[in-house]
Amino acid sequence: MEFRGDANQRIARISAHLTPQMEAKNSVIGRENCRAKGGNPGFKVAILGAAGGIGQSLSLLMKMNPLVSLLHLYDVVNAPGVTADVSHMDTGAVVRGFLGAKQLEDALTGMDLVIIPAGIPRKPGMTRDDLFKINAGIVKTLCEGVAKCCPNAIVNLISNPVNSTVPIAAEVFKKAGTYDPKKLLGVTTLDVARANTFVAEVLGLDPREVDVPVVGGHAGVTILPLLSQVKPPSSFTPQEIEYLTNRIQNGGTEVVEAKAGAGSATLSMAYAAAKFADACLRGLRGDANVVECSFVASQVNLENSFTLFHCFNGFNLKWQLTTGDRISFLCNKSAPWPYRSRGSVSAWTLKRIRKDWSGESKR
Ligand SMILES: NC(=O)C1=CN([C@@H]2O[C@H](COP(=O)(O)OP(=O)(O)OC[C@H]3O[C@@H](n4cnc5c(N)ncnc54)[C@H](O)[C@@H]3O)[C@@H](O)[C@H]2O)C=CC1
Ligand SMILES: O=C([O-])CC(=O)C(=O)O
Repeated sequence: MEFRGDANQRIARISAHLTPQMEAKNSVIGRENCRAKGGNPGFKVAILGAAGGIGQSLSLLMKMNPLVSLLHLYDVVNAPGVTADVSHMDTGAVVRGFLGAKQLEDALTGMDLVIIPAGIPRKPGMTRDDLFKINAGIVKTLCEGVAKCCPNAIVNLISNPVNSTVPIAAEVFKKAGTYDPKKLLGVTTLDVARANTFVAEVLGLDPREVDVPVVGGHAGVTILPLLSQVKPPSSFTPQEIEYLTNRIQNGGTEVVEAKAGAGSATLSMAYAAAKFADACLRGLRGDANVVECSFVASQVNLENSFTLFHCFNGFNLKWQLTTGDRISFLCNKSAPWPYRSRGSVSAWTLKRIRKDWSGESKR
């Protein structure tokens, strides 16, 4: 009889991921307990929007990440199906599914990292800003859940328009009293992946040997590839700079048009999001020299502007701009002058920006 009880318990545990409701009662598995559940010690990661084009591939890739012990997959549709599917992969992470708003809190409780690809994608002819109305509301609700259930989690925000959804998330966290600008990261890694790929093509190199910092935001001219800082050190003709800058800035539109109404980048985005999430987990683990570009709040007093240029290094922000880099944005017209300029960065502008970022100047 005892044996049958054990067996029943084991069967219930193994099949728990198929019925998210069951899991909701006991959704948080401590890192130390994960091994007993069949997984490795590691980090707890939630994907919100896990059943979408990005979400599904990202779920697959995060299930393969050895730093993940527990993977929570949340969506308003089809979360059980994706969860059942991904859970059959013989990798260490334990997978649990959560369906619909009632299970959002269970999906989020105890998470170390929350990745958000929830929201509608573009169709040809649309700008990312056209997604604002719907996606802003989705991001707001999800971030309210994060503030309540895992206020210390790192948030990787993918939903477009990133230049606006990140400030919205910041406001939600400020209101809840949980805002930490170092933990709210707009995912711009796809711009970096594209930059590495296109620059490698021009240089005739393997993309894996190329490193192009891309700072700024994630839309059109706010995407700012720093071609002066390419590794290995490289020089480009003015025509190459023009071609590369345009191709990198319009990479998203290139995919939207090629997909002809069937959505935007999903596979390359899932790859980029998984790469960025892995960097975050390595940063959380305490690894040194983890450097990725992302869209984050400025650490300087720029009034209303949500200013960019930052990379993170073990969650310490640092800038990477040098004289001669093209600068061509900004998102907020009320930003002080150097941050609104177009063209090349002059030595004067650079000095001013450095001063701001080092905190020597208030403005
Ligand atoms: N940051 C970046 O570089 C990129 C961002 N994106 C953006 O990522 C977003 C998702 O794109 P796709 O996966 O292609 O779209 P999709 O439509 O295939 O998937 C979106 C998923 O979000 C889910 N969802 C909707 N409302 C939700 C809610 N309240 N809570 C949880 N889940 C919800 C949907 O059910 C769906 O499964 C879009 O906004 C797109 O513009 C896309 C590519 C690159
Ligand atoms: O362009 C889009 O709508 C999706 C996106 O952000 C990208 O592919 O960079």
